Amino acid sequence: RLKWERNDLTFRITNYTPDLKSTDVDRIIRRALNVWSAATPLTFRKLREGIADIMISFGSKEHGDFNPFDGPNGLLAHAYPPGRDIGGDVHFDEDENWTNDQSDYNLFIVATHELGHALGLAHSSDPGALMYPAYSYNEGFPLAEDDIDGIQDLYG
Ligand SMILES: CC(C)C[C@H](C(=O)NO)C(=O)N[C@@H](CC(N)=O)C(=O)NCc1cccc(N)c1
Ligand SMILES: [Zn+2]
Repeated sequence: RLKWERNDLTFRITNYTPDLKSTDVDRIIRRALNVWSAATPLTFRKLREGIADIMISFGSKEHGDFNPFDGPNGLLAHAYPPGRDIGGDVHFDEDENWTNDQSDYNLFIVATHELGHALGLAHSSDPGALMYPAYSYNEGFPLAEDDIDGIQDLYG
């Protein structure tokens, strides 16, 4: 099973979407990381330069990894499972409208989902799970029992 072999991970936001204030993006990413650090022994330290374990970026269409995005809707984002180099990296499709509310698409919900992948979680068949393949907005705490069981299997 692909998982991080150390708990003190680093992340870096290498570019920002114009859809939101960069301070909002920072706050949203920190909140998404906190969801997972609350359920694991993992900690996340922000780097402003250099190579972090989890490199977070926004891009559209072909963005350098040969898994091109597809314009508005459809693919929203993707993330690579734990590992060196591209492992753990999270890419958001800049052709989406990234929001801080219930309108499509809420960056906090997508970021928390993608970070689940970056920590080693696959998709869930539980429609109530955050790791279910299809996006759905919900207020309140993003993790369902299935998500917590999954992350505890890896890092509990
Ligand atoms: C095969 C994967 C690369 C698909 C891709 C994904 O799951 N990324 O994690 C993706 O963007 N899936 C869309 C599927 C869709 N358009 O409904 C999605 O919303 N995934 C992100 C997401 C965000 C938040 C919650 C959930 N459940 C799913
Ligand atoms: Zn996914």
